Amino acid sequence: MIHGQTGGLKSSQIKALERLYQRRCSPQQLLSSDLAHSLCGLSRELNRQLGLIIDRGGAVRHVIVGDDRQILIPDLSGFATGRSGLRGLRCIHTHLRDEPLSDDDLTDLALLRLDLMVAIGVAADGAPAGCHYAHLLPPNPQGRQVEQQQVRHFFQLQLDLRAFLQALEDELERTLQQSIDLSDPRERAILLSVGKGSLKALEDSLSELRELARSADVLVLDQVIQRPQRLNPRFLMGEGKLKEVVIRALQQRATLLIFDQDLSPNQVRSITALTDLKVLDRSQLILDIFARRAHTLDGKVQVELAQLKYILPRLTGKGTAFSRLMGGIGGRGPGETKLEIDRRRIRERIARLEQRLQQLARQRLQRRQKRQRADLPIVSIVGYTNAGKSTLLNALTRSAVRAEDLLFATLDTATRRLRFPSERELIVTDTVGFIRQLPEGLMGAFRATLEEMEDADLLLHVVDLANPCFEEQILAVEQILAELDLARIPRLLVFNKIDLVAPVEVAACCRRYGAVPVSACEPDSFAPLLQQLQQRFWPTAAS
Ligand SMILES: Nc1nc2c(ncn2[C@@H]2O[C@H](COP(=O)(O)OP(=O)(O)OP(=O)(O)O)[C@@H](O)[C@H]2O)c(=O)[nH]1
Ligand SMILES: [Mg+2]
Repeated sequence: MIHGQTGGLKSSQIKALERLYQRRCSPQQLLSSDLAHSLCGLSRELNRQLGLIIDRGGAVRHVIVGDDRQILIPDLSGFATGRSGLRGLRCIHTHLRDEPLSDDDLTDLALLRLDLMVAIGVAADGAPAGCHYAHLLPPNPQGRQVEQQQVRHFFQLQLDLRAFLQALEDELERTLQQSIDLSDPRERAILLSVGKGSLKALEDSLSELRELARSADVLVLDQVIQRPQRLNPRFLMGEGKLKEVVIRALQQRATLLIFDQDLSPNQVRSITALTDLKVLDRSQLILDIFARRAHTLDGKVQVELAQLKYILPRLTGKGTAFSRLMGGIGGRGPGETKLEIDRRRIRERIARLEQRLQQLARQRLQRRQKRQRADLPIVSIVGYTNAGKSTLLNALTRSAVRAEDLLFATLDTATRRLRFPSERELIVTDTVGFIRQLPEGLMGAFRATLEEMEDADLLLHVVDLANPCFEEQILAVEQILAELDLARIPRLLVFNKIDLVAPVEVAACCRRYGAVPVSACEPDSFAPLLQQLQQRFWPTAAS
């Protein structure tokens, strides 16, 4: 098959182009002189650029017809990149005016990780003229991506291609090993934030994204912030800037781009059309973490449901963006019919999961009714993720709920009893943490957690006072509580991690917010909190 604009060509010309597929070069040769002659002759005859994609064995894999200024290289994602990051394919094309490589040529070289990008000039009589070629460079302090060479005449070119590529690959691998450990199985990500907010707001949100990435076991290589005048609806950021980022990401051997902003289905499509890198947005990253952490059946069903609902409108023919989250679903490159089947399968699965959830909800209701009959006051610990909720629950009730320096360490609710003197008891529940820009539908998906909160007589809103953004976090939690219609439940603000904050500051903050200070790591600090709880639930009893 000939790629590109074959309209207007005679069938004899198409046949001549098709015959190019049968030509071979030796692995040492950039291009045999025979083939160079045929290619340039045909190009002059058609007055169009012609291109060949040739593999390391010297076989022609694609023949491309362009116009008089450019060719469009077809999708090469079927050819995997090797250890060095090169694709094992070179692009050789004609330039009718013997012009040097264009910016687009160099961008294609880098975006597609080609072995070489070569332009052969075509003389007026159709003979090969000059030759320009470029190859990629390993990461370097100057930030240069490519190296260009030229010879006055194609036939002067003396290049042992096999030795040249071997040396290039060795060099790429060697420099790479100095900066990253290729045996590390973790995904390597570049974080991107594109927005019109203040730089500080973008940076704060991005550092949270970094924590989210760490919690998802992703290695972060680099981050990019862009504050454009106008947001590009197609790529979110400018197309040129995005290409630049992708090229740098490929040079650093990233496997993943993570956007701090949520991408529309169309944006996911355009961005994944530009690169084979996996593309995730903030919501997907959070969903991914949730998927790793859900342990109970309830949690698993709810996360899968939220994931499928997020993915359904975003499925593209290419599917690469979702392979990480969805495993088999939406695999690479299905045709339109396959895609329809996948969509139908997903819809069916969503229906089945929703039924399952209803069953689970009934079972939960029975459990809750049993507990309510015990008639003990219920206190729910809520708060921003990583605030120390689980640590506090553990310390208060001397239990062992998983607490970790990870975002969303807790997904499943845990319920414990807290005993006070004179046989008084409270039920304390730990809940999933909140976060800014919570993915749409995800909170709703955590109905189990929500129901626990609805039953609560008191919400302990735990705040990480040591976090520089604690005030924004308080606001975010309050906003989510209001959205969930939980603002009606009495709340007690608890400022945690005071061991990390200067005492005068703690005192001032507690006064300003009417909060109770604790350090979940130091049970000695619990007296004021316990006293408040006692007063609230058993006001008449002496403490
Ligand atoms: N220094 C200090 N660290 C604390 C304190 N409380 C909790 N931490 C640490 O903060 C991190 C998060 O604690 P968790 O209890 O897992 O927080 P969480 O609110 O349950 O977090 P998620 O379940 O992920 O939403 C852990 O590394 C704790 O050891 C504290 O009072 N002081
Ligand atoms: Mg927790």
